[in-house]
Amino acid sequence: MAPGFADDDPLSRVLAPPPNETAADREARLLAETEAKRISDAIDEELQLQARSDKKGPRPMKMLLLGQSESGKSTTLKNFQLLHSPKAFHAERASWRAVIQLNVVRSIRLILEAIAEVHALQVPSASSSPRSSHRTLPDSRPSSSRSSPLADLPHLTPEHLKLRLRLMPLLQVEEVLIRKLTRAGNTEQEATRLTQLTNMPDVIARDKELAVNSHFVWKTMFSRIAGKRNSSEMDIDAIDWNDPEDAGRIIHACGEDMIMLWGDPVVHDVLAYQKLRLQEMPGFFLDSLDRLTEPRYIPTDDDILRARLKTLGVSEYRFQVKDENFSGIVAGSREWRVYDVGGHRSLRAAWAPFFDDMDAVLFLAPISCFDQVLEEDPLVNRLEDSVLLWKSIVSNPLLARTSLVLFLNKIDILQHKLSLGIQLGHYIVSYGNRPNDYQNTSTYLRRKFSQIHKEHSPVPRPFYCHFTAVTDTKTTAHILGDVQDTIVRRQLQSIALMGPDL
Ligand SMILES: Nc1nc2c(ncn2[C@@H]2O[C@H](COP(=O)(O)OP(=O)(O)OP(=O)(O)O)[C@@H](O)[C@H]2O)c(=O)[nH]1
Ligand SMILES: [Mg+2]
Repeated sequence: MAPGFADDDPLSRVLAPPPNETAADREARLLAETEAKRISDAIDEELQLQARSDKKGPRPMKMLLLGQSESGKSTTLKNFQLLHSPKAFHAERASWRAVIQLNVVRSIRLILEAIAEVHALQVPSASSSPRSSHRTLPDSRPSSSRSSPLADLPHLTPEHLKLRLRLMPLLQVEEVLIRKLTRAGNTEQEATRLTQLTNMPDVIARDKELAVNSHFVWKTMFSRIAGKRNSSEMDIDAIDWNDPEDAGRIIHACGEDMIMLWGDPVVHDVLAYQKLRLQEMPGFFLDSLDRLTEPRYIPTDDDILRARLKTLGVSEYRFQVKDENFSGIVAGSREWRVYDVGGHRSLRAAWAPFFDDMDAVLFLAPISCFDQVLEEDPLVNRLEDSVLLWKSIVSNPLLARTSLVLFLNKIDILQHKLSLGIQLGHYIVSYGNRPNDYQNTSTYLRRKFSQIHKEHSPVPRPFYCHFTAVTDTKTTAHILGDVQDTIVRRQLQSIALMGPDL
């Protein structure tokens, strides 16, 4: 009989290490077991939350996050996770590392494409590449982004072209990361063809911007890829540093060249010539390349908040929110169910089925985007789209009695743009010649949204509005505390008005 396990227990036999296990195998097995426990603990945390909420208690609060694509819905959701489910948030660090790497490589690709375009103008036989919706409009009329005269063409040297060639392997890294993610789900490529939620793929890659549907699938995928090492509560060692396929290796190898590229004034001239302001784009990390290209880079919480991954479909997230968040208004704790949706135009039809069952809608309007057009329709100004969307939400009869909270978001980018001298009045004609400072522009925009709320709400209701930069976790934590407080207060008031039986 083999020593060490009960002779007749088949499970013990299967789970027992092989008798000839080497020291290295043993170490690997123990690491894998610890990592499996870490993942299992994180899942347990989620299940416990669910089990607690399934017990009889106060009715769960339901809140829907709405707004156009890139408005900051998923980032707001991450703030909720950080506040109310930090263990699960931290357990996902390894998965977000891959997304951040993808964001970095995408920014570099855009620079390389811009260089190629300018080079093509210098040497007409060279190839050019497609334009991005993040290029800004020269004035209120949508028009071609390539309006700079040839005389102003930045002077690219052979060194720039060599640098570009040396960075080309990064494009393969992008392909590999996208392939790994898309392999995790169905690989349908056309989001616009998908109308029913149930038919949505988990992941799509479109113009190389990834979008995910099932929150669970892609994160599981990366846990599997990455999660073979020892662990800690913060998941900082959950990455397989010896994985030959790890994108971090090539990113590290190209680190110095990437830093040189981003530090080169001619490259910045190229970007300015092409009207590409990468700093204002989602998933911008080039100012942190020193840190991000380190061989053992681990994302910070702030990095995760700034990571960009487009959402498809609708996902539900559950949080148990403790008493103190409600200023003692209710006893015990209460479950919140927060719904994150995809904001791309083709995905908005999926929102309506969720309208009749919500306690609150948190609408995000990124007010910095007054000089940008929609990715899905380059004829539509992003701020105008947000205003129209807000109008349709406030006037929707299904939401007539739902608390509406408005986040006028991305104020940090708004302030940056104003400091560059970009004039709101050039794009929003009704703003006219008023002072182009933060105080005046933000007050004007708040009034505009408030007016629509007042004029188009089916029944009068309070207007809750906050200026936010939801990538700032500290300030956002305070604001979300206030929002939760307000929503619960309002729900309790309406229960009191309608009587205890309702
Ligand atoms: N600087 C800055 N960036 C922000 C802010 N809010 C969101 N972002 C960034 O903008 C990008 C888009 O935010 P998301 O939360 O993914 O946008 P979304 O509304 O979920 O977009 P979809 O999933 O396409 O509907 C991310 O890279 C965020 O980090 C903000 O207030 N300031
Ligand atoms: Mg999203």
